[in-house]
Amino acid sequence: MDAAGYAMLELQGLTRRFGATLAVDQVSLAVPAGQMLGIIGRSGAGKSTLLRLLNRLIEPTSGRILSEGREVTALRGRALRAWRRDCAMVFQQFNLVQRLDVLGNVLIGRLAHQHGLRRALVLLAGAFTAGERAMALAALERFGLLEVALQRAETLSGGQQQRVALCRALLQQPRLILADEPIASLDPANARVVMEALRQVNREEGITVLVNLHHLDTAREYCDRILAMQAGRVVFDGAPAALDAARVREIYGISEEEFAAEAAARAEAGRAAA
Ligand SMILES: Nc1ncnc2c1ncn2[C@@H]1O[C@H](COP(=O)(O)OP(=O)(O)OP(=O)(O)O)[C@@H](O)[C@H]1O
Repeated sequence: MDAAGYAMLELQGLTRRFGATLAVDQVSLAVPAGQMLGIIGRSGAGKSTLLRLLNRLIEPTSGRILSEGREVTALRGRALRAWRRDCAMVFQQFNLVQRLDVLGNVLIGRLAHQHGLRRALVLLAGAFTAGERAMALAALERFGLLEVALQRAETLSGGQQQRVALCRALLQQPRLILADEPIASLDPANARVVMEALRQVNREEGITVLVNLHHLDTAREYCDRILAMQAGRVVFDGAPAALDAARVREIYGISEEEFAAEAAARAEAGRAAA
């Protein structure tokens, strides 16, 4: 909560229906600024839909989202653009421009701050300022990517590409990072590097992070709090240590090993698709 008692995010009865499917069902919770919140669940639980509702990529069927007391679900026009700039997204498949160099990909994060003629100029002529370039280079250096700054994104490993995507997110100067299965396409070593980078950003900049994860172990290791979803509903919301093997079985009706095996199979499918 901030000094006025407001949460960074407050969800009130947030619901999204797709036809007969309740993808997100009456979700109510508050997220304090600076928290690293892991969201877990089996396939189809509603994790992606929840993140997409938060940055208004999709609209709720009912319910509200507030940020520091302001109703996000009511924002329009310039205020909505500003909110989207506050929420940087990180995706499973990195979403880099493969033929563009790494530096160019990171600078794309600055476009969220350009409007009108200036944005057109930047888009057409790549007319970023020296300050913006310095910012991008500093972000790349921070995550060990300076030496690949001028390489095309397509020449990088998955783990490097996801760190580039994180640098791009940082150039947006967000207050919130919404990461949708950011490590699902990575091998365990790269997954670790990316999770460390996310946590570093969370701890050092105080950026609130909401991260969808398949692996319980990862959520336990890196997150301050875990939300478990099942059929659109939040079925557990608490400290990582409280989500023990018995609780997992109670929630999902499968053992923690079966949950991990399912997660591993999805990770394998994610890598094959990458
Ligand atoms: N655009 C859409 N149109 C129709 N149904 C959708 C749409 N997006 C999501 N759904 C449905 O909503 C439910 C929740 O999907 P969502 O992608 O949010 O789950 P998830 O927990 O992120 O799953 P996964 O881990 O497999 O990505 C699923 O039943 C899905 O089929």
